[in-house]
Amino acid sequence: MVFDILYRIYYGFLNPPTAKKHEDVIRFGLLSASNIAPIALIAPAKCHPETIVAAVAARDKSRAEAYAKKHGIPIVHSNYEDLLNDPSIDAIYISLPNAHHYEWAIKALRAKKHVLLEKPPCSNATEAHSLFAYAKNNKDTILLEAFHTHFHPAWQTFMSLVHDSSNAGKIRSASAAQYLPKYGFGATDIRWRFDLAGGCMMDFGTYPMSILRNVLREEPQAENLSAKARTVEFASIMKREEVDEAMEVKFKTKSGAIGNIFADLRTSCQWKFPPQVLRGYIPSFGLPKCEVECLEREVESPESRGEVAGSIDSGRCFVKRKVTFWNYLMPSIYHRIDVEDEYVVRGDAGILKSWKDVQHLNAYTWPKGDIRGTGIEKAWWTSYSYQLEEFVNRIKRRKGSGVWVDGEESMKQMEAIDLVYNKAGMSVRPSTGFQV
Ligand SMILES: NC(=O)C1=CN([C@@H]2O[C@H](COP(=O)(O)OP(=O)(O)OC[C@H]3O[C@@H](n4cnc5c(N)ncnc54)[C@H](OP(=O)(O)O)[C@@H]3O)[C@@H](O)[C@H]2O)C=CC1
Ligand SMILES: O=C1OC[C@@H](O)[C@H](O)[C@H]1O
Repeated sequence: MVFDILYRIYYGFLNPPTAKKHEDVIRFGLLSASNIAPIALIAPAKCHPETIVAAVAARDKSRAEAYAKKHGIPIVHSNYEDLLNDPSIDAIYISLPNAHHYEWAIKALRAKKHVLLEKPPCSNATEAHSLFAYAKNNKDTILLEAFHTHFHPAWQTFMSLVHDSSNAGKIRSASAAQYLPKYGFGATDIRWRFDLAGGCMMDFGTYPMSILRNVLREEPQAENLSAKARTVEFASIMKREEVDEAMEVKFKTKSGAIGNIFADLRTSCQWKFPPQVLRGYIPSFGLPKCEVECLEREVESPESRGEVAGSIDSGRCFVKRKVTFWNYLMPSIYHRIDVEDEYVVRGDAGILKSWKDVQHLNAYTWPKGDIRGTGIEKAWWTSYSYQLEEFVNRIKRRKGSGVWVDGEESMKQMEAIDLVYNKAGMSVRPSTGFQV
């Protein structure tokens, strides 16, 4: 297992092989020399036959030059506008601070470029509605909020286990939690800047929120949602009372399902043994985990189907499913999907028999022969690679796997984030004032 993990990290993130490029390759330009671009686009584009990262622009040209040299990017522009005006570029990857997403996505679309836009798409829902309405009217260009996790086969497998299986009853509850260790992001990081639309819920918290909204297939309602933030402790941060480093959200959907979200960008040790005074200083980590519990549903007994030895002459069989997805965030490194089916056979006299089936599954690629696969994907492909593949498919007007994050989804997601800030007693991130 350790070897497999290292193998997938090496090829997926560190040193993917360079693919032989097609003639009609899509030429990407990077809007900013960000930290995330190497794993979210540069590596996936390198091993994809239909993409290259052809240009980069940064606020400071010398920084862009150094970045271009490091990552083998041939063209360097002096500023963001010049990149958008470069006719040799087809698509723009925007990994700016959140507060700049709206303005530069509109400008890139206006320049007739396809746009791969980092999450969250905007500072707030008002901007998101405006952006996706604008994009809808620009039929020749593709805009995608880069919610990479949804594109990985593991996520799709997980979703089918909770929705499409005959053993999956209506969802009773779902939770998603993720933790990054304290000290990962310094005091000057964009995540702690209210003016740049930072905060945990805008950043790390977007994942569990998106995951639960998609799992529950219902939107959280204001009247049934509570949110509690832990604000940043750096004394130097402006508007620190508005900047969350962790967020806990609890809600109930209209149909009665329970949702629990927890995201922590600065996790410290919770173990019992270090003295309490020290715990706050010790960084800690937890594997992202999504757990879904379904209500019991009646099924044909596996015994009557001949799948389990023994015979049940009378009685009705019920099953209660629980599915746990470990590491939905970076599934290509490692993930595991645990499926627990608790069966019970009830007769007139009560329980006749009960047992539990447990499976541990994974899905690093599409199953063999599955029409969602193209045959070029590899077990080390990251969620970013699967995302890029679908972005390319849309640009080329191909059907692809069918996985997509549409504008409606991105707007609903932004509405949910705004709602959380409202309920946590914090301000929704302000609009920049940029006019379409
Ligand atoms: N999909 C994913 O897995 C991840 C997504 N993200 C998202 O990507 C975006 C960027 O995150 P990350 O790469 O960590 O951030 P970085 O700070 O590394 O990059 C942000 C870039 O924005 C540019 N920039 C423009 N204006 C400003 C400003 N006023 N202050 C600071 N930087 C500015 C800088 O560009 P320049 O080079 O021009 O100086 C900088 O390189 C965020 O929206 C974040 O949510 C982040 C991490 C993971
Ligand atoms: O994947 C991620 O991990 C770290 C976060 O801060 C980042 O924005 C997110 O996308």
